[in-house]
Amino acid sequence: MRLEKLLSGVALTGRTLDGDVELSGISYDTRDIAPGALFVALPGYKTDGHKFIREALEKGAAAVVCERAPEEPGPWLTVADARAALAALSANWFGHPAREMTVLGVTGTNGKTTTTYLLKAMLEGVLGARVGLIGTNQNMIGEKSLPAHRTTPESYEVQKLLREMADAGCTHAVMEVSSHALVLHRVDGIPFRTGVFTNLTQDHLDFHKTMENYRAAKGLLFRQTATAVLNLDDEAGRFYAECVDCPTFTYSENKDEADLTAKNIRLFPDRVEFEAVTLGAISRVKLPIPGGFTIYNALGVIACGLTLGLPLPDIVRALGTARGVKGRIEVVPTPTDYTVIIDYAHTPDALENILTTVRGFTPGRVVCLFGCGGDRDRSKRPIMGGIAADLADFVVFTSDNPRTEDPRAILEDILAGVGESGTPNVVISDRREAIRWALANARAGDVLVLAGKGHETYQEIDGVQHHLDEREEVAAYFQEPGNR
Ligand SMILES: CC(=O)N[C@H]1[C@@H](OP(=O)(O)OP(=O)(O)OC[C@H]2O[C@@H](n3ccc(=O)[nH]c3=O)[C@H](O)[C@@H]2O)O[C@H](CO)[C@@H](O)[C@@H]1O[C@H](C)C(=O)N[C@@H](C)C(=O)N[C@H](CCC(=O)O)C(=O)O
Ligand SMILES: Nc1ncnc2c1ncn2[C@@H]1O[C@H](COP(=O)(O)OP(=O)(O)OP(=O)(O)O)[C@@H](O)[C@H]1O
Ligand SMILES: N[C@H](CCC[C@H](N)C(=O)O)C(=O)O
Ligand SMILES: [Mg+2]
Repeated sequence: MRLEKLLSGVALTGRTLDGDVELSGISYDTRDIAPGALFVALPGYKTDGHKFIREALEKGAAAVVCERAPEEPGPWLTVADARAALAALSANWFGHPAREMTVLGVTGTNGKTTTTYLLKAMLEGVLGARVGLIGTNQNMIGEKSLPAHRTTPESYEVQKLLREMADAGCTHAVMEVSSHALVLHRVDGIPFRTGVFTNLTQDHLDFHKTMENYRAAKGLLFRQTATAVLNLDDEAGRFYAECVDCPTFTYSENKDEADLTAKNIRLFPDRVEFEAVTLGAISRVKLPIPGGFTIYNALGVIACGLTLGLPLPDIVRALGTARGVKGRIEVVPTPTDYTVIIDYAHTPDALENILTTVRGFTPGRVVCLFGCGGDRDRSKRPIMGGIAADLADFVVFTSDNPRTEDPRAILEDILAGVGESGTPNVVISDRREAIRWALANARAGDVLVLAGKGHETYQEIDGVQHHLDEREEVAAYFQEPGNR
């Protein structure tokens, strides 16, 4: 593509590159750059893309977009914000694929992945539509699955995925929009038909520093949505309802002023049931996923469907056959008299929700096995320690993804929140060993919750990903003679 075409709509603050030039692509990482590409230097948290400009040129970059041009002469194009520029350039490169589809965005601390899967199931069920998906577990082009490395990829990858979806005949795309993505301009320029807000509770304070900043970050989504679907039972949802510029559609379990409410809620070990009540319509919902929080995810999905003009009875019928999501309250098959559940709870609110939900159908003890991720919000660790000790009958404290931190130091942070609860517990840093210990010591009627890693099939230690799939660990344990 010609440079001038690629720069359409990108506000330059300066340029030393005169004239047009043909570009072979765009790259924001010199470890993966082709000759003839436009290199975009991003300011970073670990290093700074500006330090790699020379390397980019050595590898054949034809031009460089940056916030500060090097002093020597070169093919420089300067911009005020390189990440915003990368998003605009990428949308130009891929021909604005979002304009060819109905794009739905989901933000909130918990429930994004679950909500996007349910939205996809709803759109497929009601409209027979081909639906793309971008999120934590995987990216999907209709039925085709592509690996995901983050919840919301960098803008270049987002635009690339959207292009693949549009070309494959997807009429709709649903995507998780993380707070990091909103602050770092990963979804800039995408016209979301509807944005869904699930909830806001503590997480990611390492990045956002305060809850106010975190709330503001998530609120950025509604600057680019035609309609905002908001949870009125959440304080931040009420905050957005007061200040967003676009039309809103609200949901609540019981606030009559909401546009959608849930009546006669019934919770079962394998499903939830309730009546969805909206202006002029009421339908009984049966969703085969358990958990009090599932009511909220269902309400967000139904509300979103209603903003698209889908009939309530059709939405409800589609949700009746929806399946659960890998690693989200997933029951692992075991040949024994206790139950093992894998769940992605890695925030205080999610841990509280999953343990409370499980308590509702556990005849024996609720046993919680969990740890906290390294290089992430440290302040949530003692809170999660306290929640586990308060809500479980037995806790196995272990590691999640230590990343570059010392697992023992993370465990110390967690244990600092346990206080004097007296809840029996054991500390086993090695997660594989901890799982085996928990399986060996579980009793009839217990429910063992393996929390935090959900769908993940690896454990990241010292920057290296080691294979660890909790389903395989459980299966391997029961294959050993005598372990039944
Ligand atoms: C905090 C954060 O989001 N960081 C993202 C950010 O990294 P950074 O700014 O630190 O980048 P950096 O390492 O300093 O490098 C700066 C620039 O130099 C480039 N570079 C670097 C080295 C080199 O040799 N050559 C080179 O060109 C890099 O590609 C980058 O463009 O920009 C990078 C490029 O896009 C991302 O990979 C990186 O995500 C890291 C891996 C990450 O862990 N992000 C997590 C926290 C995240 O985004 N999580 C959210 C929320 C999860 C959820 O709640 O679901 C998510 O959406 O996944
Ligand atoms: N609506 C909800 N409210 C509170 N907790 C929830 C809700 N939905 C799911 N959870 C809990 O949060 C965990 C993560 O759910 P899910 O993966 O859907 O959220 P997410 O927002 O995509 O998370 P991430 O930010 O890590 O991608 C689940 O395993 C469950 O324990
Ligand atoms: N999207 C979340 C995932 C956390 C998963 C958990 N297993 C951990 O490593 O803390 C994050 O980046 O904070
Ligand atoms: Mg997710």
